[in-house]
Amino acid sequence: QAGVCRQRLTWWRPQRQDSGSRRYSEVMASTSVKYLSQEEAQAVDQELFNEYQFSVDQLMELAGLSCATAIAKAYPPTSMSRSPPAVLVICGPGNNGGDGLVCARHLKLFGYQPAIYYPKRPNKPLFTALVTQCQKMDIPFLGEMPSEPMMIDELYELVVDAIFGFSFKGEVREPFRSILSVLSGLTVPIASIDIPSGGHRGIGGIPDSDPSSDQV
Ligand SMILES: NC(=O)C1=CN([C@@H]2O[C@H](COP(=O)(O)OP(=O)(O)OC[C@H]3O[C@@H](n4cnc5c(N)ncnc54)[C@H](OP(=O)(O)O)[C@@H]3O)[C@@H](O)[C@H]2O)[C@H](O)CC1
Repeated sequence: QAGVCRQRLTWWRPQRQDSGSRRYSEVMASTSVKYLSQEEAQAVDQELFNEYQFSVDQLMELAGLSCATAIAKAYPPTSMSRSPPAVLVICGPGNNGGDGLVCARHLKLFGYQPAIYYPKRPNKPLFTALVTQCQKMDIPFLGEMPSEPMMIDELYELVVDAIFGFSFKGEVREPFRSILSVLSGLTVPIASIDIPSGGHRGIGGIPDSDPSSDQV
Protein backbone atom coordinates (compact mmCIF):
# COMPACT_ATOMS: atom_id res chain seq x y z
CA GLN A 1 0.00 0.00 0.00
CA ALA A 2 2.88 2.33 0.51
CA GLY A 3 4.16 4.27 -2.44
CA VAL A 4 6.34 7.33 -2.73
CA CYS A 5 5.50 10.19 -5.02
CA ARG A 6 7.34 13.48 -4.97
CA GLN A 7 4.69 15.16 -7.06
CA ARG A 8 1.37 16.22 -5.63
CA LEU A 9 -0.72 13.09 -5.50
CA THR A 10 -4.24 12.92 -6.68
CA TRP A 11 -5.40 10.43 -4.07
CA TRP A 12 -5.87 6.74 -4.43
CA ARG A 13 -7.58 5.35 -7.45
CA PRO A 14 -9.61 2.17 -7.43
CA GLN A 15 -7.62 -0.19 -9.62
CA ARG A 16 -10.15 -2.91 -10.30
CA GLN A 17 -13.82 -3.41 -9.84
CA ASP A 18 -13.47 -7.06 -8.88
CA SER A 19 -10.65 -6.48 -6.46
CA GLY A 20 -12.54 -7.47 -3.32
CA SER A 21 -11.65 -11.02 -4.30
CA ARG A 22 -7.93 -10.35 -4.70
CA ARG A 23 -5.82 -12.12 -2.16
CA TYR A 24 -3.07 -10.67 0.04
CA SER A 25 -0.48 -12.83 -1.71
CA GLU A 26 -1.55 -11.52 -5.14
CA VAL A 27 -1.27 -7.92 -3.99
CA MET A 28 2.14 -8.50 -2.41
CA ALA A 29 3.49 -10.41 -5.43
CA SER A 30 3.12 -7.40 -7.68
CA THR A 31 6.30 -5.41 -8.32
CA SER A 32 4.63 -2.13 -9.25
CA VAL A 33 3.08 0.26 -6.74
CA LYS A 34 -0.63 -0.33 -6.23
CA TYR A 35 -3.08 1.99 -4.61
CA LEU A 36 -5.90 0.04 -3.03
CA SER A 37 -9.49 1.12 -2.90
CA GLN A 38 -11.18 1.36 0.50
CA GLU A 39 -12.88 -2.01 -0.08
CA GLU A 40 -9.64 -3.65 -1.21
CA ALA A 41 -7.77 -2.42 1.86
CA GLN A 42 -10.50 -3.64 4.20
CA ALA A 43 -10.56 -7.02 2.46
CA VAL A 44 -6.77 -7.40 2.83
CA ASP A 45 -7.11 -6.41 6.47
CA GLN A 46 -9.73 -9.09 7.13
CA GLU A 47 -7.70 -11.73 5.33
CA LEU A 48 -4.61 -10.89 7.37
CA PHE A 49 -6.54 -11.13 10.64
CA ASN A 50 -8.73 -14.13 9.88
CA GLU A 51 -6.78 -16.34 7.53
CA TYR A 52 -3.18 -15.41 8.33
CA GLN A 53 -3.84 -14.89 12.06
CA PHE A 54 -1.90 -11.66 12.37
CA SER A 55 -2.68 -9.54 15.42
CA VAL A 56 -3.45 -5.83 15.17
CA ASP A 57 -0.30 -5.02 17.19
CA GLN A 58 1.86 -6.88 14.69
CA LEU A 59 0.30 -5.19 11.69
CA MET A 60 0.40 -1.77 13.30
CA GLU A 61 4.08 -2.09 14.15
CA LEU A 62 4.84 -3.11 10.56
CA ALA A 63 2.67 -0.31 9.16
CA GLY A 64 4.31 2.36 11.33
CA LEU A 65 7.82 1.08 10.65
CA SER A 66 7.14 0.91 6.89
CA CYS A 67 5.84 4.47 6.88
CA ALA A 68 8.85 5.76 8.81
CA THR A 69 11.13 3.92 6.39
CA ALA A 70 9.32 5.39 3.36
CA ILE A 71 9.56 8.88 4.88
CA ALA A 72 13.28 8.45 5.57
CA LYS A 73 13.77 7.48 1.92
CA ALA A 74 11.76 10.38 0.53
CA TYR A 75 12.97 13.00 3.01
CA PRO A 76 16.35 11.82 4.38
CA PRO A 77 17.38 13.69 7.55
CA THR A 78 20.56 14.87 5.78
CA SER A 79 18.48 16.56 3.06
CA MET A 80 16.48 18.65 5.52
CA SER A 81 17.53 22.14 6.57
CA ARG A 82 17.50 21.53 10.33
CA SER A 83 19.26 18.82 12.30
CA PRO A 84 17.46 16.93 13.63
CA PRO A 85 14.52 17.68 11.34
CA ALA A 86 11.33 18.50 13.24
CA VAL A 87 8.28 16.47 12.19
CA LEU A 88 4.69 16.95 13.34
CA VAL A 89 2.73 13.69 13.50
CA ILE A 90 -1.04 14.18 13.72
CA CYS A 91 -2.87 11.08 14.93
CA GLY A 92 -6.55 10.28 14.50
CA PRO A 93 -8.89 8.26 16.73
CA GLY A 94 -8.57 4.86 15.04
CA ASN A 95 -5.87 2.43 13.99
CA ASN A 96 -4.50 4.90 11.46
CA GLY A 97 -3.63 7.07 14.47
CA GLY A 98 -1.95 4.05 16.04
CA ASP A 99 0.17 3.67 12.90
CA GLY A 100 1.16 7.31 13.41
CA LEU A 101 2.31 6.69 16.99
CA VAL A 102 4.46 3.77 15.84
CA CYS A 103 5.76 5.84 12.93
CA ALA A 104 6.77 8.66 15.29
CA ARG A 105 8.73 6.24 17.44
CA HIS A 106 10.68 4.92 14.46
CA LEU A 107 11.21 8.41 13.04
CA LYS A 108 12.92 9.33 16.29
CA LEU A 109 15.19 6.31 15.96
CA PHE A 110 15.96 7.36 12.37
CA GLY A 111 17.22 10.78 13.49
CA TYR A 112 14.12 13.01 13.27
CA GLN A 113 12.61 15.03 16.06
CA PRO A 114 8.91 14.12 16.05
CA ALA A 115 6.16 15.82 18.04
CA ILE A 116 2.66 14.33 18.20
CA TYR A 117 -0.77 15.90 18.20
CA TYR A 118 -3.32 13.30 19.35
CA PRO A 119 -6.60 15.03 20.20
CA LYS A 120 -8.98 12.05 20.48
CA ARG A 121 -7.44 9.05 22.19
CA PRO A 122 -9.19 5.68 22.40
CA ASN A 123 -9.25 4.25 25.90
CA LYS A 124 -7.81 0.88 24.88
CA PRO A 125 -4.63 -0.82 26.13
CA LEU A 126 -3.05 -0.93 22.66
CA PHE A 127 -3.19 2.84 22.28
CA THR A 128 -2.25 3.73 25.86
CA ALA A 129 0.80 1.46 25.47
CA LEU A 130 1.79 3.18 22.24
CA VAL A 131 1.46 6.58 23.94
CA THR A 132 3.61 5.38 26.85
CA GLN A 133 6.28 4.10 24.45
CA CYS A 134 6.45 7.51 22.74
CA GLN A 135 6.61 9.31 26.09
CA LYS A 136 9.42 7.00 27.21
CA MET A 137 11.30 8.09 24.10
CA ASP A 138 10.82 11.76 25.04
CA ILE A 139 8.54 12.44 22.10
CA PRO A 140 6.36 15.40 23.13
CA PHE A 141 2.56 15.44 22.80
CA LEU A 142 1.21 18.88 21.89
CA GLY A 143 -1.61 20.23 24.04
CA GLU A 144 -3.19 21.95 21.08
CA MET A 145 -2.95 22.11 17.33
CA PRO A 146 -1.04 25.12 15.96
CA SER A 147 -3.88 27.32 14.74
CA GLU A 148 -2.21 28.75 11.64
CA PRO A 149 -0.50 26.92 8.77
CA MET A 150 2.37 29.42 8.98
CA MET A 151 3.16 28.30 12.54
CA ILE A 152 3.53 24.72 11.38
CA ASP A 153 5.61 25.78 8.37
CA GLU A 154 7.98 27.63 10.69
CA LEU A 155 8.30 24.94 13.34
CA TYR A 156 8.28 21.74 11.29
CA GLU A 157 9.80 20.48 8.07
CA LEU A 158 7.32 17.70 7.46
CA VAL A 159 3.86 16.71 8.65
CA VAL A 160 2.73 13.11 8.97
CA ASP A 161 -1.01 12.73 8.49
CA ALA A 162 -2.15 9.68 10.49
CA ILE A 163 -5.68 11.00 10.94
CA PHE A 164 -7.95 8.69 8.96
CA GLY A 165 -7.51 5.39 7.21
CA PHE A 166 -9.90 3.11 5.45
CA SER A 167 -12.73 3.42 7.99
CA PHE A 168 -13.30 7.10 7.30
CA LYS A 169 -16.86 7.84 6.26
CA GLY A 170 -19.28 10.73 5.94
CA GLU A 171 -18.61 14.40 6.53
CA VAL A 172 -15.50 15.19 8.55
CA ARG A 173 -16.40 16.04 12.14
CA GLU A 174 -14.57 18.24 14.62
CA PRO A 175 -11.87 18.48 15.79
CA PHE A 176 -10.60 16.97 12.56
CA ARG A 177 -12.41 19.37 10.26
CA SER A 178 -10.45 22.30 11.74
CA ILE A 179 -7.22 20.32 11.72
CA LEU A 180 -7.60 19.45 8.03
CA SER A 181 -8.42 23.06 7.28
CA VAL A 182 -5.07 24.12 8.80
CA LEU A 183 -3.26 21.36 6.89
CA SER A 184 -4.74 22.57 3.61
CA GLY A 185 -2.71 25.80 3.97
CA LEU A 186 0.70 24.20 4.58
CA THR A 187 3.70 24.63 2.36
CA VAL A 188 5.79 21.94 4.10
CA PRO A 189 5.25 18.46 2.69
CA ILE A 190 2.57 16.14 4.07
CA ALA A 191 3.19 12.39 4.23
CA SER A 192 -0.09 10.55 4.67
CA ILE A 193 -0.36 7.11 6.21
CA ASP A 194 -2.59 4.93 4.07
CA ILE A 195 -4.71 7.73 2.62
CA PRO A 196 -4.61 11.54 2.50
CA SER A 197 -7.08 12.40 5.25
CA GLY A 198 -8.29 15.56 3.57
CA GLY A 199 -8.46 14.02 0.14
CA HIS A 200 -11.37 11.68 0.40
CA ARG A 201 -13.10 13.00 -2.66
CA GLY A 202 -14.36 9.60 -3.68
CA ILE A 203 -15.83 8.84 -0.27
CA GLY A 204 -17.17 12.16 0.90
CA GLY A 205 -14.50 14.48 2.24
CA ILE A 206 -14.48 18.23 2.49
CA PRO A 207 -13.97 19.62 -0.98
CA ASP A 208 -12.74 23.09 -0.06
CA SER A 209 -10.26 21.85 2.53
CA ASP A 210 -8.34 19.23 0.70
CA PRO A 211 -4.66 18.95 1.53
CA SER A 212 -3.40 16.62 -1.15
CA SER A 213 -0.43 14.70 0.12
CA ASP A 214 3.10 14.63 -1.18
CA GLN A 215 3.52 11.03 -0.11
CA VAL A 216 1.16 8.18 0.78
N1 LIG B 1 -4.72 -3.24 6.71
C1 LIG B 1 -3.78 -3.42 7.60
O1 LIG B 1 -3.01 -4.29 7.42
C2 LIG B 1 -3.70 -2.55 8.78
C3 LIG B 1 -4.23 -1.29 8.82
N2 LIG B 1 -4.10 -0.48 9.88
C4 LIG B 1 -4.40 0.90 9.81
O2 LIG B 1 -5.68 1.04 10.33
C5 LIG B 1 -6.46 1.85 9.48
C6 LIG B 1 -7.90 1.54 9.66
O3 LIG B 1 -8.16 1.67 11.03
P1 LIG B 1 -9.62 1.88 11.62
O4 LIG B 1 -9.48 1.98 13.10
O5 LIG B 1 -10.51 0.85 11.08
O6 LIG B 1 -10.08 3.25 11.03
P2 LIG B 1 -9.48 4.69 10.85
O7 LIG B 1 -8.15 4.81 11.46
O8 LIG B 1 -9.64 5.03 9.43
O9 LIG B 1 -10.45 5.64 11.70
C7 LIG B 1 -11.59 5.22 12.43
C8 LIG B 1 -11.94 6.36 13.34
O10 LIG B 1 -12.20 7.53 12.57
C9 LIG B 1 -13.40 8.12 13.00
N3 LIG B 1 -14.09 8.69 11.84
C10 LIG B 1 -14.53 8.05 10.76
N4 LIG B 1 -15.09 8.90 9.90
C11 LIG B 1 -15.02 10.12 10.49
C12 LIG B 1 -15.47 11.42 10.13
N5 LIG B 1 -16.12 11.62 8.99
N6 LIG B 1 -15.22 12.46 10.95
C13 LIG B 1 -14.59 12.29 12.13
N7 LIG B 1 -14.15 11.07 12.57
C14 LIG B 1 -14.38 10.01 11.74
C15 LIG B 1 -14.20 7.02 13.62
O11 LIG B 1 -14.98 7.64 14.59
P3 LIG B 1 -16.45 7.07 14.98
O12 LIG B 1 -17.00 8.12 15.83
O13 LIG B 1 -17.20 6.92 13.67
O14 LIG B 1 -16.18 5.78 15.66
C16 LIG B 1 -13.15 6.09 14.18
O15 LIG B 1 -12.84 6.46 15.50
C17 LIG B 1 -5.92 1.58 8.12
O16 LIG B 1 -6.24 2.60 7.21
C18 LIG B 1 -4.42 1.50 8.41
O17 LIG B 1 -3.85 2.79 8.46
C19 LIG B 1 -3.74 -0.99 11.20
O18 LIG B 1 -2.52 -0.49 11.60
C20 LIG B 1 -3.66 -2.52 11.21
C21 LIG B 1 -3.00 -3.05 9.98
